Amino acid sequence: MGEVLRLEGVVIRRGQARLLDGVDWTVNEGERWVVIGPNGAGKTTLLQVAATTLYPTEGSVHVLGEKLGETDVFELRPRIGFASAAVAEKVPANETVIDLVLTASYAIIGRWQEEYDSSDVARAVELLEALGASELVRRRFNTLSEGERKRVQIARALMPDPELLMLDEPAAGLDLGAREDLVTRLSRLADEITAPAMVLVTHHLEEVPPGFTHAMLLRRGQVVAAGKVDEVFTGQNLTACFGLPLSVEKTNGRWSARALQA
Ligand SMILES: Nc1ncnc2c1ncn2[C@@H]1O[C@H](COP(=O)(O)OP(=O)(O)OP(=O)(O)O)[C@@H](O)[C@H]1O
Repeated sequence: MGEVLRLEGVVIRRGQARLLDGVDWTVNEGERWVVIGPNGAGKTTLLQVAATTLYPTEGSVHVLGEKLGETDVFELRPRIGFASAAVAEKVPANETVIDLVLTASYAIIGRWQEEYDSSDVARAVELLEALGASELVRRRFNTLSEGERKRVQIARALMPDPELLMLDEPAAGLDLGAREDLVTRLSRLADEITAPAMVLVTHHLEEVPPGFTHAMLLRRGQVVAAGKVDEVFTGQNLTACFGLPLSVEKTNGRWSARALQA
């Protein structure tokens, strides 16, 4: 299976702080990863490195076969789908949903004078439909609810038919129904053989879609555990990651964690 992402000894230093501290990580084609860790563990920093928007202070990063620092990242970025709150914040006030999805073909935000043909538009509409957002096509992005925004952002991330799809906290801010809907859609996507390699960041085991194959636990910039999801999601590993005694359960493919009573 081809390698999609490889980090070796990656350190990100800001002043005295080490946001990432010696991270080794390999993601292969067909794998669906979830990255979990407490606030400030370095999850978003890790995704920024993988999305080629942050360069390591030390160590090496290979993305889709190219080494960061030795390649043109502007050619690489359209091959990577990325949805995050930081991307959503950059959306211009009047941007329509259809334009927000279309502009992903050029890895830009904010439609200007680019040309799109009817097959681009058809693909954008198809992706919005697949995410249950077809009725939003003509709406302005900044008028959408949080749940609607998340679905539109995933459609945008999928638009360039990426080889790597990264989702930073896609379920944050969603109500229970919207979260369950999103988990189901992501689980379906994970099951598609043609879907890209996926990396999803979350704070909650309850948000891990069935079908995700691998997990990384991150604490203070360091990897606590990484590998097959069933081997990584143990009470012992989660306890070490979050720094409090936790028990872990799996029921019908869904995970949950809770604090152990003293
Ligand atoms: N420029 C900077 N200088 C110093 N520290 C920074 C800088 N940028 C980020 N940090 C710190 O790096 C740490 C990791 O941040 P990051 O956003 O990657 O964590 P996270 O795991 O995504 O957190 P959260 O779950 O709260 O979103 C945080 O403690 C943050 O305060």
